[in-house]
Amino acid sequence: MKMLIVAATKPEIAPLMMHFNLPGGDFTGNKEFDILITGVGMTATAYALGKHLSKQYNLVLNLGIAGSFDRSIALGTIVNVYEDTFAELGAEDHEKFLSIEDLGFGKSTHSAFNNLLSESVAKLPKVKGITVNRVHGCEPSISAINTRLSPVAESMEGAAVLYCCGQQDIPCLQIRSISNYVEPRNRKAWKIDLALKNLNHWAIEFLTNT
Ligand SMILES: O=C(O)c1cccc(C(=O)CC[C@H]2O[C@@H](n3cnc4c(=O)[nH]cnc43)[C@H](O)[C@@H]2O)c1
Repeated sequence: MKMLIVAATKPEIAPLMMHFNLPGGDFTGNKEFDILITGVGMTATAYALGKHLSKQYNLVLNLGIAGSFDRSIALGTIVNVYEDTFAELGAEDHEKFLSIEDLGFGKSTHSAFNNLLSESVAKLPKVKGITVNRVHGCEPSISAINTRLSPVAESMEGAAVLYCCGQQDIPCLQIRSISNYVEPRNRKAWKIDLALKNLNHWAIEFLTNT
């Protein structure tokens, strides 16, 4: 049995790949784990997982950076996103938003599930996430999503990974490093280097001891 590590972009896990001396390419790995680089967004993620996800994996580990709605979480903090919602999936009904639950078409929130007894996972803050096609970057939409879902983390892939794993009944975990706050767009304030350093440090430790 093997682990599948899923990341949207290569830079997000490049230090990990270097540490374990892995060859390049979007689907690579060693005896213990494979690595899948999906591309950014839910569609690219679902497509890549559709090609590569199988029962040979006993755990899928989604790694990446994320935005935080919660300013009490310091940039660079690693979080365990235990539940993730496709935030835009639904319909507008004038000023109201109807989720796919409201429309009767299924569910928009998906959970990570696993039976890992890992200290490096247990020590991480557990947070709720949302997954979006359009990164929030203006006050009215941030305020509306806060009122509707009170999310903590935001990514562009997380719920797609949890959904695919749920469909195949494969244990999964979404671990993200906070690179920025969700706020009116302010790219200069993003701490991507810090977030990547901490994420890869955590992941190398986890993979070495699991
Ligand atoms: O320049 C931008 O506006 C920009 C927007 C989103 C992501 C990026 C990236 O460089 C990394 C891609 C990766 O990052 C995740 N991410 C990071 N912060 C956020 C966020 O605040 N909201 C949603 N996604 C975020 C995302 O999962 C992407 O795959 C640059």
